Amino acid sequence: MIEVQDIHMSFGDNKVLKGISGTFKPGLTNLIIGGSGSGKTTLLKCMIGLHKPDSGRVSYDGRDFLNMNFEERIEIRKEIGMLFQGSALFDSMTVEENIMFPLNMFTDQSNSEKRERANFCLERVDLVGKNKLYPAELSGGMKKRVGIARAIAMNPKYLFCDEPNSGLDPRTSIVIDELIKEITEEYNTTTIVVTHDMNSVMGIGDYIIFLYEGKKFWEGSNKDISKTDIKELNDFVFASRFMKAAKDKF
Ligand SMILES: Nc1ncnc2c1ncn2[C@@H]1O[C@H](COP(=O)(O)OP(=O)(O)OP(=O)(O)O)[C@@H](O)[C@H]1O
Repeated sequence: MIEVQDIHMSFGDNKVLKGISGTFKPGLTNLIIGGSGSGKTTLLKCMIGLHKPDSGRVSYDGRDFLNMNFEERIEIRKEIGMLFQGSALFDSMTVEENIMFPLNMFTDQSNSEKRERANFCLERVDLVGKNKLYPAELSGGMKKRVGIARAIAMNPKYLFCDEPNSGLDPRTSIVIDELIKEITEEYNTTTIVVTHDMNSVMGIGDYIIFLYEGKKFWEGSNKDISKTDIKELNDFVFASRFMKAAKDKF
């Protein structure tokens, strides 16, 4: 479980996060949603230590992340899998080398153990036999799957996904979403997904926090979201005329 409490963060005079709190539970796909510039990525970066918030608390299963020393943070980092926007694979490395990268960094496993783990992860994301391909030889959806395989290589307790659907067609997006949800349930990971993809919200949003102008404006599940009357949330989620009409039929 990851808890954030009263997170404040500014860039100069720009107050980006104004007291965000939330509890992200294991086995659930937890979504952070909101319009462009609402502070989603900034919150995610505060949670994984890429930004230092001005105040507030982030805890990983009760462990106070922001007040840890360097070594303690490394231990938490080993428990975190990260799927970056755009996949962020190393172009000069093969698929297998990309997946083995965190194992090389954080473990002293033998080459055959690392290869075995890479094969296991590749199988999990349905890419058996693609070990020796380079990222340039993969489609966007395959790159994301390799990104997921790398993110789960260390068997993480916590999985962060930053806009996992960016650049994918709607069908491939759903496949990636389903994979994230399956892995979350299978390994009981605490999964946090930053997204503004409507299909993700409705498809995998077990717990959702909606950020608006730096505040948590709403929280709930995908089932609750269709019933809400909050204008700001409706304008965001059901932005198109088609979605508005669909909502009325729910
Ligand atoms: N490193 C930075 N330095 C200065 N300002 C920043 C920095 N990172 C983000 N901001 C500002 O913080 C605000 C929120 O940005 P953030 O990237 O968190 O939004 P977002 O909700 O993730 O947006 P998007 O959906 O477009 O990615 C914006 O006004 C942005 O300009």
